[in-house]
Amino acid sequence: MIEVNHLTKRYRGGTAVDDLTFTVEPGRVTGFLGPNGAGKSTTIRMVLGLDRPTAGSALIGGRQYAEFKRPLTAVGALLEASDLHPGRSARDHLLWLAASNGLGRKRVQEVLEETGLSEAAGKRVRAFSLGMRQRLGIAAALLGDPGVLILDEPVNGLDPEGVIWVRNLAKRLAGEGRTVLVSSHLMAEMALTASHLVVIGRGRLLADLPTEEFVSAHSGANLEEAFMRLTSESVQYRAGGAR
Ligand SMILES: Nc1ncnc2c1ncn2[C@@H]1O[C@H](COP(=O)(O)OP(=O)(O)OP(=O)(O)O)[C@@H](O)[C@H]1O
Repeated sequence: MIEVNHLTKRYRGGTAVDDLTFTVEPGRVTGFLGPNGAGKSTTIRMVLGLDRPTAGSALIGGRQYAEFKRPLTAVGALLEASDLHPGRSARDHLLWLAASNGLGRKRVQEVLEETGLSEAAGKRVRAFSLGMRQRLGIAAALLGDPGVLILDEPVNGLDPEGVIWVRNLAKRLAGEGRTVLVSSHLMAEMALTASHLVVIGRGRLLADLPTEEFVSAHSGANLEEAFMRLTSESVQYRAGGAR
């Protein structure tokens, strides 16, 4: 479970995350939605201990990320700007991660197969397409067989087959009882992937509801439009505020 409690991040130029409270439950895919700049990545970075909150807290299974001795076995994350060494092969990247978390070589082979990268494993990451990099990021997230997975914009750069692959993977992982948080700015994709939605705009919580409720409230209407309406209202509201 991920618990975000009154989480706030202020920068000199404004507020990226504004008193955000929500819980991500295990056993289902939760879509984390918001337009560009809504604060999704900043929230995720704070959950992963990569950014320090100005106020509030973000806990994984009741603990702060930094408290985990072998973090990959607790939480797997794909971040938008994945930190990949361009001169290293995909296999070496994963072997290095595995070694630093006390995991064996066998697991590296398994995640390479699971993400369809076995054949490309010896290639340098420099030669990888964006879609292959996303797959490698997902392989890294899966490496420690964690109970919690956080995927930030995982379908970026993927072809239609890849998009469906991510969708099914997220559902399968949730079906195994894991906590799965998937961020996206694409409402229609999330409607197909997530059974629960957390929607934010300008760092604030706009909705926290089952996907079915959002969809039925807008049945017949274009989901993207309904999402745009929900989030653009927040932009107007905040435009007059103290941002
Ligand atoms: N290091 C920083 N310094 C100042 N402002 C920042 C910093 N990081 C993020 N921001 C600002 O915080 C806001 C939220 O950004 P964030 O990247 O979290 O949004 P997002 O929802 O992930 O959007 P995207 O889909 O574009 O990544 C933006 O206005 C951004 O400019």
